[in-house]
Order: sequence, then structure tokens, then C-alpha cells
Amino acid sequence: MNGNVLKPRKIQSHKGDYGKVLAVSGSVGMAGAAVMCGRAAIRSGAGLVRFAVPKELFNILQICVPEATCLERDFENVIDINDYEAIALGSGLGLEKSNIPILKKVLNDYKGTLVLDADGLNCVMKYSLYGNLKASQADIILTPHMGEAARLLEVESIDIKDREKAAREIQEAFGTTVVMKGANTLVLTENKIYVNDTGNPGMATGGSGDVLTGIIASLAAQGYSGYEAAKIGVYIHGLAGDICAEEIGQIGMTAMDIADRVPEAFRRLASNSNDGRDK
Ligand SMILES: NC(=O)C1=CN([C@@H]2O[C@H](COP(=O)(O)OP(=O)(O)OC[C@H]3O[C@@H](n4cnc5c(N)ncnc54)[C@H](O)[C@@H]3O)[C@@H](O)[C@H]2O)[C@@H](O)CC1
Ligand SMILES: Nc1ncnc2c1ncn2[C@@H]1O[C@H](COP(=O)(O)OP(=O)(O)O)[C@@H](O)[C@H]1O
Ligand SMILES: [Mg+2]
Repeated sequence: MNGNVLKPRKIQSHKGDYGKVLAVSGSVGMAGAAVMCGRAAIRSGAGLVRFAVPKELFNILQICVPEATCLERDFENVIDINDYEAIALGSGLGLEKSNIPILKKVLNDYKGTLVLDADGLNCVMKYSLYGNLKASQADIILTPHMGEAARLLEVESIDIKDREKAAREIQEAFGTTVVMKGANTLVLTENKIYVNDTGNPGMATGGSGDVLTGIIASLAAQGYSGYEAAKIGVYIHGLAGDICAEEIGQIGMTAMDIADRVPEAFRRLASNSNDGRDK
């Protein structure tokens, strides 16, 4: 990937110029997913990150991600979802019925860029919300791993040799951008496919996908299209993982380690010299 894909930050600019991300992530018992997602969004350059979470999570999030702010997950009285250029929805959300109105509100009313991950995807299938997903006016990026992709296609499992076909089927079924995660993550949109070449198996560790969701949402908040944000996001995420492998080793890198190498990954992409990939 060439560094000129990145938008330079202007000297005369302020946080309002770099977008606001709303992270509708985490639940009691999965605060970590929100931490990874929010931390990665901040590390990817968004002007402001705000969590929409149950009140029980405020303390832990404000300690673990002090740069972000927290609001209660109440889209009727507290949060205007269309105030945010990008929403990350689903990491660590859980599968409770109480998520139905949250998903419906975002899918029916949101007009920005929406990254739908993990339990966001699982809830769409569990509660038959695919009609809402297909009709949504948002620019949507789905980020399934192979297990989640199988759920989206309502099949038992997907063979690795059928990965691209399955990703295309999801893209066509929902009309969104699709990020099919794993080694050589695929990014698909109508008539386009990008095969990522960064990353390593050390990244197969809990929370790594939540980091990717935060990176993509952050790029979308800064004005990249959903497809561009997804492509650059998977590249940066993998490169941050490769920097972890250089510094720490593949075994034992953590999702937080990956999030914290994201700025260096952007630096390498921007200079386009150290990553050795000029494609
Ligand atoms: N610290 C935290 O709070 C964390 C919370 N997480 C959240 O936990 C919830 C459940 O997500 P999980 O991914 O753990 O659970 P899943 O329910 O998606 O994964 C469970 C099963 O799915 C299948 N699967 C998972 N990855 C696969 C792959 N790459 N290829 C094929 N099959 C695969 C496997 O059969 C696996 O046993 C999500 O909301 C997620 O965001 C995770 O992100 C991990 C960290
Ligand atoms: N072998 C691998 N090579 C490269 N990247 C990988 C590999 N295994 C996992 N990853 C990356 O790690 C992330 C895992 O995401 P996910 O399965 O959603 O984990 P979690 O839900 O625990 O955060 C994805 O971005 C995926 O592409
Ligand atoms: Mg995940």
C-alpha cells in the first residue's frame, strides 16, 4: 500500500476536523472489548471517541481509556447517533434481547459510516434484523471472522477454500462492504476486492478484532469512505501486529500491544519506506 492513501493532517486544524467515533461496544463482563475498540480508535487519529455503554462500565472505561468520554447507551434521551461521523457497533455487546432496539435504532436512523462487528453481526441474525440491515442508509462495513461469516450465511461452517466466495455472498446479500478476517484478510465491495498482506498468527488473540473495528471506525470518522477505511484499516492493523512481532514476538502479543503500535504503523505507511511494501 502506498503512503499517499493517507490524508495529511493540516497545520491549521483542531479535534473537530478529525471526526467523532461512537463506540457502542462492551457489556458487563466484556468491558475489555470496548477498551480495545476505543483505544484503537484514539490511536488511529479520530478527534474524539465516546463510548455508549451501560453505566456499570463508566469507571473501568474512564480508567482504561481516559481520553474517551462515556454516555449511557440511551439513543432516545441521551445520545443523538447522527452527531457521530462513525459508529463502531457490536464488539463485546452480548446477545441479550435488550440489544434489539439499539440495533434497530442504528440500522433504521443512522446515516454515517457503521462498522458492524461480533455480537452486532450475531444479533442481526439471532433477531432477524437483516431487513433493517439491507434497508439501512448508512455506509456499512461488516467485519466477520469465519465463524461469524458462517452465521451470516446460515451455514454450519465455511471451508477455507470457499472463503472468497462466502465473502462475496455476504457482500451481495447485504449490499455492504465486507471484511472477511483471518490470514490475508479480504475486503470486498461491489466489483472490488482487496487482499491484505500484513499481519501474522500472533494476532490470533482475544480482542484483536475489536482493535480492528476501532481502527476502521476511526478512519471513517476522519472522512475516508467505508471501503477505503476498511482497506487502510486492515493494512494498518496487520502492520501494527507485524511491529509487535518484531518487538515482542508472535507468541504473547496482546490486543492492547497491537493497538499501541498503530501510530507507528501509520508512520511507516506515511513514510512508505520502512514497511518494505510498495503496492
Ligand atoms: N476482552 C473482551 O471483552 C473480549 C470480548 N470479545 C467479544 O466476545 C464476544 C464473542 O466473540 P468470540 O469471537 O469470542 O466468540 P464467537 O462466538 O464468535 O466464537 C466462538 C466460536 O466461533 C467460531 N470461530 C471463532 N473464530 C473463528 C474463526 N476465525 N474461524 C472459524 N470459526 C471461528 C469457533 O467455533 C468458536 O468456538 C464478541 O462480542 C466479542 O467482541 C472478544 O472480542 C474477545 C475479547
Ligand atoms: N493467522 C492470522 N494471520 C493474520 N491475522 C490474523 C490471524 N489470525 C487472526 N488474525 C487477525 O486477528 C483478528 C481477530 O479478530 P476476531 O476473530 O474478531 O478476534 P476477537 O473477537 O477476539 O477480537 C482479525 O483481524 C484477524 O484478521
Ligand atoms: Mg471478534
